[in-house]
Parts: sequence; structure tokens; C-alpha cells
Amino acid sequence: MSLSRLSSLRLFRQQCHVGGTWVDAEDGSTIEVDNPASGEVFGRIPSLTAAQVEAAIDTAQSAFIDWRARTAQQRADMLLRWHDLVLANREDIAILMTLEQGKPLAEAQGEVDYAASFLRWFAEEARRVYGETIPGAKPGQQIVVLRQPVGVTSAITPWNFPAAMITRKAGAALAAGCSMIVKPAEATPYTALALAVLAEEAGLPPGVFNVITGEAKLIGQVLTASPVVRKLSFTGSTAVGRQLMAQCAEHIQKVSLELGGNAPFIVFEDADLDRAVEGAMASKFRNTGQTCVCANRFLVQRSVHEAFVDKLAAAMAKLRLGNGFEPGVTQAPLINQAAVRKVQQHYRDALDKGARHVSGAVPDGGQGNFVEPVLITEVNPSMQLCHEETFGPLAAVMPFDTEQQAIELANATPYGLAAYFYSRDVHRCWRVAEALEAGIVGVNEGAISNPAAPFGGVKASGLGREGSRHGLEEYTELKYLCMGAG
Ligand SMILES: NC(=O)C1=CN([C@@H]2O[C@H](COP(=O)(O)OP(=O)(O)OC[C@H]3O[C@@H](n4cnc5c(N)ncnc54)[C@H](OP(=O)(O)O)[C@@H]3O)[C@@H](O)[C@H]2O)C=CC1
Ligand SMILES: O=C(O)CCCC(=O)O
Repeated sequence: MSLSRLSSLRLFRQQCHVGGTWVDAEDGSTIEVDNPASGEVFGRIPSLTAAQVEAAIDTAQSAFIDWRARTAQQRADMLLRWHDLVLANREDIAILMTLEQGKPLAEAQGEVDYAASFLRWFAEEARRVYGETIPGAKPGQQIVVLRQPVGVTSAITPWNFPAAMITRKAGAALAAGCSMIVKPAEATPYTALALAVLAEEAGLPPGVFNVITGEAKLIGQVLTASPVVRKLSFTGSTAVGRQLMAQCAEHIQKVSLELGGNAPFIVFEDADLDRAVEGAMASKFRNTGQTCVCANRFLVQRSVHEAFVDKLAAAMAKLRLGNGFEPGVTQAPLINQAAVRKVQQHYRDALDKGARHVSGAVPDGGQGNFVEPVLITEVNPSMQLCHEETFGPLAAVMPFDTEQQAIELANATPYGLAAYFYSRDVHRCWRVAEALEAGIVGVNEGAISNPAAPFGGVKASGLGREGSRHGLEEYTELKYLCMGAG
């Protein structure tokens, strides 16, 4: 049993954290949590009732009144203590993450660092929530603009980054003076609950950071039906994001959506091919292809297509698939059977429509949730993978001839989260960067995640930005004071 890897069971909590107390469902119902590598059920979490979710909102509202009144420095100090505790417990959080999510332990450790970096960033930003003054319209008049916390906020987070997607939201919310209720994905609640243990140890006042678990639709309905909750931040699929946005319309709740992508990764003939392959590997195979910013389509200029494909195949041959706890493993199980079926479906559809299998095992679904990295080429826009994100280790390469064609192909998707391209021509770099319809563009760079940068998409990939000072502003409202001459 992998729980025995933990230094202690202190962080493994099987109850929700509401208002500073640990609670079960009032009707006793629970949900099983399994290990995607083995299918073994290793824990249960409460399935809270609607009344309990409503009570959590009331608790968060009381906590907000006190929290917003603290000084920015006090809030920053607590966020920094939380940051320090997260890093001090890096190993145990990473073990819980690998256990519930599957990712290789080294990647889980990296995610703990990444998650902590948001707490630090927003602790530092907490003291820089500046307003402004504007000259008035009449003698003696001043226009003063305040930034105030929006109030009680909620976060619905996905399973692919069980820690970082929470701290990226909660760090910003708490720094701004808001309280937050987090509903983590059913598949990965234990990382979230471990963060709650550490938030409590860091001295965050009861009710400022709450973690609730249960039936997603019910919780989403209660959170969006409440006039007290003033903002929802969601990361996950476009379909669910769209539904939640419609629900938020009822009380005109502010909404931030970080949704699916279909990232193009363009390699021009003037690119440094070795660096492009390095970037391609970082972008495509992080978290076994399960990130919203993973390259979904490689667009490669025809003159370097063969060389790029050979180099990519060679790099992919070094990947090692296995249980995330085994040393040296770089590719882990996918989250569930639905994820495996999606990779199979995209692969089969591509081959049926003319793609060529280059390397890797055919994804036939014969290994539980494990899928070997697979490389295909001769991809064309009629294929399903060009319209939906694969969220798995399928690398799909499509040749192109001109810069204009590459841009058109890259933008031919309803999504617009990340895009990448490699070129050594500085004029082309500006031209292409400006033309790509994406919220994030990696220019000669495959690893674009950073707490200091505004992360988010355009088109069907979402609304709003996370990280950076812009991420904090999403949790504030502007108030304009018109100060008369008196
Ligand atoms: N942008 C991104 O980072 C992500 C994109 N995706 C994309 O979405 C696809 C499907 O993944 P999936 O896990 O199903 O993503 P979902 O959008 O279903 O899940 C994301 C979060 O939303 C919750 N949720 C689901 N349905 C509702 C609802 N009706 N009301 C409120 N909350 C809800 C989930 O809860 P619960 O887990 O309890 O069902 C989870 O916490 C992936 O293959 C990928 O393409 C997925 C995850 C992250
Ligand atoms: O897939 C996601 O939604 C999270 C992206 C992780 C990151 O790079 O911040």
C-alpha cells in the first residue's frame, strides 16, 4: 500500500475542511478515491449535502469580514507561512499526488514547488494592490479609485494539477482579501485536503480557506445559486466551464475560466531543430500529455519535416512509461479509462483519415490506464485531434509550406490557450507572435508556466488571467470615489 510511503498520516485527511473544522457528510455518504496506476481504492471522501455547502458559504462570508480588515502585510505573512509549510512537506504532498493522480514522483515534487511559488508570488503582491487618483472635472475635485476584495469566492479545480491549480486561485484570492471555498476534482481530493491542513497550521483564520468534496454538479449549483458568492474561478473542460458561466449569470457572479486548449507547435525551417525538439518534449509530454497547454498539433515546415520527425522519435524513444513511484519513470498512467479511450479514438480517427504511424506502441487500451507515447505524421485538419484536445501522449505532426499557411492552420480551432513556435528570424518572431490567436505564446520556448506571467486563454479557452498582478486583480472590484471640493 503506497500510503505507507508517507512520513506520517498527518496530511492524509478524509474529511472536508470548513470553517476551521474537519467534517463528514451529515448523511454519512462518501466517494471512493483510487490510484490510477492500480485501480486500488485507497480512501474515501465525504459527499457533502447541499445544506452543508450552503453552511460553508455562510462560514466563508463571516471569515471574509474579518480577513478583509487585516492589513495587507498580515495577509502576506500568513501566505508566506503557508508557502513555507508546503515546501517543508514537499515529499508527503508529492506522494499523495502521485498516489491519487498518477504523475511521476519527480513531477509531483516539481508541482509542489510550482504550487508554492504562487503562494509566494501573491504574498509579495498582496502589498501592491494599488488604487489610483485621477484629476477631477471641477476645481478641487479628485477622482480616487480603490481596489477592494470581491468577497466570498469559489474555485472548482481539475485533477491534472491537484496542488498548483488551487494555490494559483487561492493565493490570489486570499492576498486580495477574499475568502475561498475550493471544490477539488473527485479524483484528486487528498492533495487539496493536505493544503488545507497546512493552511490551518499556517494560522489562516477559520473559514478563509475551505475545501469541500462531493457531487460536482450539486456543489456547482449551490455555489453559483448563492448571491453571497461573488466570484467563481474554474479550471477544466470547456463544456463544464460554459455551463458554470451560464449558472453564474443568475447573480452576475464574476467568473474566471481556464478551459481546454488545442495548442499548435510550429517549427519553421529556420528554427534550431534540437532546441525545437527539446521544447516539443517539454510541452507535449509534461504530465503524460495531460495539460491544457500541451502541444496538440505539431506543424512543421516541409523542408525540415523529416529531420524534425526523426529527432522527435529519437527523443520519444527515451521516455519511460511506468508507475509514477518507480525511479526513472517519465510517463505515468492516464487519469482514467475515459482518458485512455480518447487517445485511442484520436489515434484511430487520424489513421483512418490518412495519418502514418511513425513510432511507439499502438494505443489499444490493453494496459489499464497506461498508454505508450506514440508518434504519427501526415496529420490533416479533417482529423478529430485538430478540433479537440487529446490530453494524452499522442504526438501528431502535420507538414506545411508557408508562414501564412502555418498561421491559418494554427488558428483553425475554437480554442486559443497556448501556442508555440520556433524560428531564428526576429521579424518572423514578431509577426507570428502577433498573428497567433492564443493567450500564451511560447517563442522558442516550450515551458511557459510561471507565477509571474498572466496565464489564460482566448476564444473557447476561457476568460481572465491567473498568476501575475493581473491574476490578483481578478479578485478585486474597482470603486470610484468622486471627492468634491467640500
Ligand atoms: N483546462 C484544463 O486544465 C483541463 C482540461 N480538461 C479537459 O476536459 C476533459 C475532461 O476532463 P474532466 O475531468 O472530465 O473535466 P471536467 O471539466 O469535468 O472537471 C473539472 C472540474 O469540474 C468539476 N465538474 C464537473 N462537472 C461539473 C458540473 N456540472 N458542475 C460543477 N463542477 C463540475 C469536476 O468535478 P469532479 O471531478 O468531481 O467531476 C472537476 O472538479 C479532459 O480530457 C481535458 O480535455 C480537464 C481537466 C483540466
Ligand atoms: O492544464 C492546466 O490547466 C494547468 C496548466 C498547468 C500550468 O502550466 O500552469
